[in-house]
Amino acid sequence: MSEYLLETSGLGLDYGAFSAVGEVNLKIQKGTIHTVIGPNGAGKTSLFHCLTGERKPSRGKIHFNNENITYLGAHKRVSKGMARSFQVTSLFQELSVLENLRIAAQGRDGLKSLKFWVSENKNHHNLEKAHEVLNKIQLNDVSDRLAGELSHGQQRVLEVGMALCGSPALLLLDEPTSGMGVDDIPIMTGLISELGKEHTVMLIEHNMRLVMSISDRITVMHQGNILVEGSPDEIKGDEMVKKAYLGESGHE
Ligand SMILES: Nc1ncnc2c1ncn2[C@@H]1O[C@H](COP(=O)(O)OP(=O)(O)OP(=O)(O)O)[C@@H](O)[C@H]1O
Repeated sequence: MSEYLLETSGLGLDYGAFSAVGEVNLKIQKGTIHTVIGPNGAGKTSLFHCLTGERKPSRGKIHFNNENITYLGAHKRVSKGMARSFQVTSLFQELSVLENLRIAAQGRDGLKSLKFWVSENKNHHNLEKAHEVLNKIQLNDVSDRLAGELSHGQQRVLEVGMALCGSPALLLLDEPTSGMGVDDIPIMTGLISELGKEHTVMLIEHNMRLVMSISDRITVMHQGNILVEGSPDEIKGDEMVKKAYLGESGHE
């Protein structure tokens, strides 16, 4: 039995003749916040898409909970305990915050969730889950507001909440702070840090202050491969990392 919740070996993704992800061996230990960073175009999102099942890898393997999931579809991965944050565009803008969470909780039941005649018992259970997550993401004050009326930062927090409704073993977050105002970033930082106490989190993020303050482990990607991996302190002082980021600007 592996001590790792997620493990890739020689994982790669090509777009035609171009190799966006070379041969990546990534190991994510249970109970950690593991962040993947790297300059623009390093292959982070492409790697993420292979992990979530949105893209079929060109080579290599992915094991989750000791099971080979390389060719499993995205929905099946969710039912195995992997969840990714939703995008703002996938929120139900015309429904309240609580309703969005309830529907996400209902989504745990797979295709059955499409039925409108959810039993009273199940409905109660889903509502309970929605309230539990609402507390966690601290949107109680706006639970009755329409999702479309929330600030962008609050919408991003709600997306994370929707992923949490499935009680995932692994939460995958792709740039959760993108588009967020500086005032909202500490809220997201606190939320992910809090979630890290109960979940294993894999994060792709550009905001270095957030990354350095909450990550247990950091993998740095460069040109489709892993350049270096270590604790935040190790990464901060690494010369190769500094070099890879040279010429990069606009990211803290
Ligand atoms: N659908 C695609 N077809 C062809 N090339 C692609 C496609 N998607 C991404 N790429 C290229 O693959 C490389 C890696 O892109 P990717 O988005 O994975 O990098 P990234 O590290 O997530 O970058 P960023 O930090 O800017 O989001 C880039 O050179 C990009 O231009």
